[in-house]
Amino acid sequence: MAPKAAKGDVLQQKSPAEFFADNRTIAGFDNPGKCLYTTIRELVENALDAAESISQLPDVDITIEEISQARLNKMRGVTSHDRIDEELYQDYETEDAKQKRLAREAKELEKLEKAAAKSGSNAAVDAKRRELEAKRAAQASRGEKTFYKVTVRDNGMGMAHKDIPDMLGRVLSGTKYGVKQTRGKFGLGAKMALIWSKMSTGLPIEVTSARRGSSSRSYYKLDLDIQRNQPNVHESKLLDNPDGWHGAELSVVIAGSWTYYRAKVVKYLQQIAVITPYAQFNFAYTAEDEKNSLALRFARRTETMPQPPQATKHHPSSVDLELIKRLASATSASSLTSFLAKEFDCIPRDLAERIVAEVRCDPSTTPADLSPKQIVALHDLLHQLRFDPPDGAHLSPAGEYNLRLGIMKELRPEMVATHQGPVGVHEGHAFIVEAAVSVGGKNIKPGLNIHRFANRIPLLFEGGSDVVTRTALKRITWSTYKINQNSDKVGVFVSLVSTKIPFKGAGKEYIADDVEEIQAAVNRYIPNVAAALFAVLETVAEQREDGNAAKRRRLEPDHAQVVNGVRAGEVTEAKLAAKLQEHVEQIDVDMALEYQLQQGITDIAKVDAHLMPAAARHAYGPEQHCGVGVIRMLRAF
Ligand SMILES: Nc1ncnc2c1ncn2[C@@H]1O[C@H](COP(=O)(O)OP(=O)(O)OP(=O)(O)O)[C@@H](O)[C@H]1O
Repeated sequence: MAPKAAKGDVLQQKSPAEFFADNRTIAGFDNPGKCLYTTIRELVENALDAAESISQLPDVDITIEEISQARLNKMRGVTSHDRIDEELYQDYETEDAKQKRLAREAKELEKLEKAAAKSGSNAAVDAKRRELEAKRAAQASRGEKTFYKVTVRDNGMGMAHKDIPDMLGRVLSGTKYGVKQTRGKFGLGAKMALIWSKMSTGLPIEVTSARRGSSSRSYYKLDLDIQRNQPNVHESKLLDNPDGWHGAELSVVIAGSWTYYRAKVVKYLQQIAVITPYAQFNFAYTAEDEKNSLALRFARRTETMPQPPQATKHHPSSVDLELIKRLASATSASSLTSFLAKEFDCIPRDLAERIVAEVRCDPSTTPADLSPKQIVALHDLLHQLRFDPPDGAHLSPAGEYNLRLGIMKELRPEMVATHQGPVGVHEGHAFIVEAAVSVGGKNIKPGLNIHRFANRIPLLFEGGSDVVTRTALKRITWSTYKINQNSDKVGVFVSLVSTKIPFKGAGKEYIADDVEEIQAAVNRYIPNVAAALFAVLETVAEQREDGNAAKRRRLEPDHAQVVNGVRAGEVTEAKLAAKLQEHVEQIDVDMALEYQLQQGITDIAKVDAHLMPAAARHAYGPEQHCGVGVIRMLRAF
């Protein structure tokens, strides 16, 4: 007998929009600060995709306007009232509690100042001061939240008038689902920004857009019916387009936290400027209090754009049963042979004929008429056959020139070496890895700074950079390179482009390190980075031989030994590769741990584990690292 449904166990269904509204974290919309950051990211990446798709040098204007609760209420037509009963409010504090808090804060600050005097770095003190200032401001504004109007304007391809509601008001709709290297992939980002604006302010998105050569601009004000996953248009009109502008401008009003995410937003912009030096970014943050406003300009430094990525066909080794079924029912090919030759990569006509003979089908079979059994047989066969790998010609890496230029422009290092690896393949998808190593520069912390990019999106996630710095400072035997880990500034830049990047989650924050593909990618970029680093060292060695006094002085005494090592053949590319591999694997484990901590370990399934001490005496060491995770030992008594 089937078990009885428990009381209240009612079968329910969710729309995709409802699912993502309930699980915002999956898409990088965790807390208000992160939501602000991800909203900017999603809109900027759409702007770049839109400009690059028409080979237009991107001009992206990003403005964030602070909006007080009172102003937001006015916009929403809600009346703001004075408080009647103070004690009801969250920010109510007795005089006694206030004095205690102030004393505690002063003590914390004093402790940090003492530590700063010893280490010579004021970063932690500054961060604490900012935090306290933000708390004070929140207190002064009597718990009132701040909201932000985020507007991103580009000069891209624009959107067709009739498509705008579906593109921006229906979750999982977009134009980037093909086999093509794009920053966007899921058909989700802009809609998540809209869902968050609905959830936090209730205000709709405003869109203005025009396609190239269009005499009119489309204007829409719309929101998203979360339950039905469909657009809800408030207003739509066609405006004149006298100056022939093309592109899109999207505006959302959301809750957020600039104070806590300001550094992340700036870092993101700087990194996106590194990987897209052919784009121009104007960023303006307008605060209610003028002195907190910020304007940044990341100027274009080259007009050389990478070739735009081309859509490619599915590689036969990467297709699954459902995909073959879908392709067979949608193809315009009338026979099985031409279907194989037309719809798949790396299947020329003569090979298609041999495949049809091997699968024992009539070559003239109409693809749509293939029986389920024939599709299974074809699928199994495709996975057994040997095909040429995809050639990667459809990919669009930044290019060594652009990568070098971006790094030079943003970080002004003393030296840069770049390297582009050969085309690799995973699951039938081509990928290319480019790497660069820089030494010295401005705005770069001492030690090893790793920057990763996937499809030209910077991969930043919370605390990652701090972990990298910490790991670089504490765990690497830099003496192998004879690089001074306290004063030398080493940047490692790795950019991976592919038609399929195995992102963990729809927020595109990091590539899972438990996925085989990333292991392959990591192992592939290490030789590239090592080659680039080795090239830097060789240049240094040559400069010394040239007797270039100015440059030589800079290198003495820290680098002398490593340069001599390079010349004597003791520091080799292979040794560098081995060291980097060890380091990167360590960082991957740390990043995964850090990510989980950021996500809140309480959110995931958790069980207590009790370890039996091996002997009566035992030490509680720091973190224990192994290939699958990290265990932090805590004394429970
Ligand atoms: N600035 C823009 N210019 C032109 N088209 C745009 C712009 N922004 C969004 N679009 C269109 O709207 C679609 C949906 O965008 P959305 O951000 O929701 O998803 P996506 O970019 O396709 O994928 P992802 O969720 O991975 O970012 C895009 O595929 C694109 O066709």
